[in-house]
Amino acid sequence: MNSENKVAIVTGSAGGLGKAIAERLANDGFNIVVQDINNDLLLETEKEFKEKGYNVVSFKSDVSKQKEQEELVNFAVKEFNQLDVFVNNAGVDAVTPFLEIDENQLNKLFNINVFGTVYGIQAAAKQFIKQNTKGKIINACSIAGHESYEMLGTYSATKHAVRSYTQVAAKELAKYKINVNAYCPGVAKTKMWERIDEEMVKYDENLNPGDAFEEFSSAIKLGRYQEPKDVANLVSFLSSEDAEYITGQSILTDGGLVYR
Ligand SMILES: NC(=O)C1=CN([C@@H]2O[C@H](COP(=O)(O)OP(=O)(O)OC[C@H]3O[C@@H](n4cnc5c(N)ncnc54)[C@H](O)[C@@H]3O)[C@@H](O)[C@H]2O)C=CC1
Ligand SMILES: CC(=O)C(C)=O
Repeated sequence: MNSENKVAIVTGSAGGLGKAIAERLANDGFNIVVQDINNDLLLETEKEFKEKGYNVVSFKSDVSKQKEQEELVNFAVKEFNQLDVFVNNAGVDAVTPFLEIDENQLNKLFNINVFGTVYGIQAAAKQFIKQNTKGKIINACSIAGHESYEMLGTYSATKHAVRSYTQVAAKELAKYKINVNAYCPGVAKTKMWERIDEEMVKYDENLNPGDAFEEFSSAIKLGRYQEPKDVANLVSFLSSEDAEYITGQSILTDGGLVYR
């Protein structure tokens, strides 16, 4: 394995936090595989990254399919010969009162946020074991993985599950020198928060567009909402040798919102 040419996969990286993470890891010197289910946006991002001089390839797939997570890892290895970091970033939200949670919502959120993460951990870990190298797996958790939010019941439950799988995978994979951690962002203005705000406003006649986002953000002690680069900074650290002695942790990066 070539330690000069480390390789990272970032799922859900056509936009939002995933894109910022992929860009940061590219600047850290990684060869990058950007992955997403949204092919148009994915190709745009790949083009933009290539123009910036990053060593990047793209792979369109659905993280909720076990076979496609395996194919993603195989693709990365075919392109770049090895894998060093796998970031399970892709995720989806849903906003409803508890009494309106239905089968579709449960299936969609658990399939993508939880099953997708499990399949990603498995595919990456099997490759690290085959390579006989150390490896880093980094999962997208959330403040909602530490605290359960009204109207975000299913989403919060999926992120609690991600935290649990992060712990158990870290315990079981430690013998292979595989670190498994998670990042827990707070309130970042991506497409996800645009959707959450839009939905919350629909359910509360006292809210105007932007109010739900402002209400969540106003509790942030450092006095500003999160930028994608804040999240990318943490993932960069967790991907580095400096994080070698950290495993099983779901680390909050939220400007001072949830204290654990
Ligand atoms: N934005 C925020 O404030 C926070 C976000 N997070 C988590 O961070 C991660 C990224 O969030 P954002 O960038 O804000 O979301 P986003 O909605 O802006 O971007 C998510 C990306 O994942 C892709 N995606 C969705 N389903 C997929 C699937 N089945 N397979 C592959 N790709 C798929 C989307 O096409 C999109 O490009 C998510 O896991 C989210 O739950 C956690 C805490 C706060
Ligand atoms: C989007 C998210 O993760 C929240 C509201 O915690």
